[in-house]
Amino acid sequence: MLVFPNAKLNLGLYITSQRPDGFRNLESVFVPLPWTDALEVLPAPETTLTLTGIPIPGEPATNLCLRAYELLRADFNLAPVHLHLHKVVPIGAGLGGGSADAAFALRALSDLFQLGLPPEALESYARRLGSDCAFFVRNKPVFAYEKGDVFEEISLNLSGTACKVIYPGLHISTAEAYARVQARTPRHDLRATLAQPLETWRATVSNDFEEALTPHYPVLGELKSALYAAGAAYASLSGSGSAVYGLFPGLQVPPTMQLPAGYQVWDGQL
Ligand SMILES: C[C@@](CO)(OP(=O)(O)O)[C@H](O)COP(=O)(O)OP(=O)(O)OC[C@H]1O[C@@H](n2ccc(N)nc2=O)[C@H](O)[C@@H]1O
Ligand SMILES: Nc1ncnc2c1ncn2[C@@H]1O[C@H](COP(=O)(O)OP(=O)(O)O)[C@@H](O)[C@H]1O
Repeated sequence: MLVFPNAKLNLGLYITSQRPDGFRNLESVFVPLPWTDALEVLPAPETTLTLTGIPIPGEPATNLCLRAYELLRADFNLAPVHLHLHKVVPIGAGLGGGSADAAFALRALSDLFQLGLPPEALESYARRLGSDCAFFVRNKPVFAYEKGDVFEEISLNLSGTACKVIYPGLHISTAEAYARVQARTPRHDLRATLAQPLETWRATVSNDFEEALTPHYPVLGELKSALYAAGAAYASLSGSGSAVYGLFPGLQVPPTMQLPAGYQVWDGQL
C-alpha cells in the first residue's frame, strides 16, 4: 500500500495559556498543504523500516512511522510489515511532516489489516504520537485548540490561491520554539478574521512564534518581507518554523525569487 503524507500550514497561531501538563493551549487554523512524502507499507517476514530522501535526525527506531506501527501492534497483535519512507517535506519546518507520516501510517495499517478503525479511533491513537498528528487523520481545514489536537471544522475558500513555501534550511525544534514564547490572550478570533478577504489578513492574522523567533533568526523576517515584495497578499511563518509562506490571490503564479543554495521551495495551489 502506497500513501502520500502531506504537510500542513498554520493560518494564524496564538499561544493562549500554559497547561498543568507542561504543554501550552493554542488556537490556530490548520490547512492541508499538498507537499508530500511517500510511504509504502507491505506485509513482510519481519518488521523493517528503510529511508530515502532527506535524512531524518534520530535513530530509525524512533521514527514516527515505526512508533505508529508499534502503537497499533500493542492493541491488535499485527503481523510484521516493511515500511519504506521517502522523505521530501523539510524537517523542523513547522509543516508537520513527521506528524503526517505517523497519521498516514496509522491509516494505512488500519486499511492493510482491515482493522476498521473509524476516524475518532485513529485520532485518539494519533494524539499519543504528537499534538498536531490527529489533524492528518481527516486532513481538512480546521480551527484547532487546546494542545492543537482538538478540532472544529471550518470552511475556508482558498481555491484559486497560489502559495509559495520557503524553507531556509534551518531546523527549529518545536520544543525550542515553545520555550521562547510567552502565552497571552489572543488579539483576535481567528475564525472571524480568516472569514474576511485575504487582503485583510496582513493586519489581523499573526503567529506568536514569528514574533518570538524572528529576533533570533532574522532570515525569517527577511523571507516574509521578500514574499510581500514579490506580491503576496499574506505572508507568515508556519507553525514553529522555519518555513515561511506567502499566499498570492487570483491564481497568480508566484514570481521567481532568487534564493540562496540550500533553501527548499514549494509552489502550487492550496
Ligand atoms: C507548533 C505546532 C503548531 O501546529 O506545529 P509544528 O510547528 O511543530 O509543525 C504544533 O503545536 C506542534 O505539534 P507537535 O509537533 O505534534 O508537537 P509535540 O510533538 O506534541 O510536542 C513537542 C514539544 O512541543 C511543546 N508543545 C507542543 C504542543 C503544545 N500544545 N504545547 C507545547 O508546549 C512541548 O514542549 C512538547 O514536548
Ligand atoms: N517520519 C519522520 N519525519 C520527520 N521527522 C521525524 C519523523 N519521525 C521522527 N521524526 C522526528 O521529529 C522531529 C521533527 O519534528 P518537528 O521539529 O516537530 O518538525 P516540524 O516542525 O517540521 O513538524 C525530527 O527532528 C525527528 O527527530
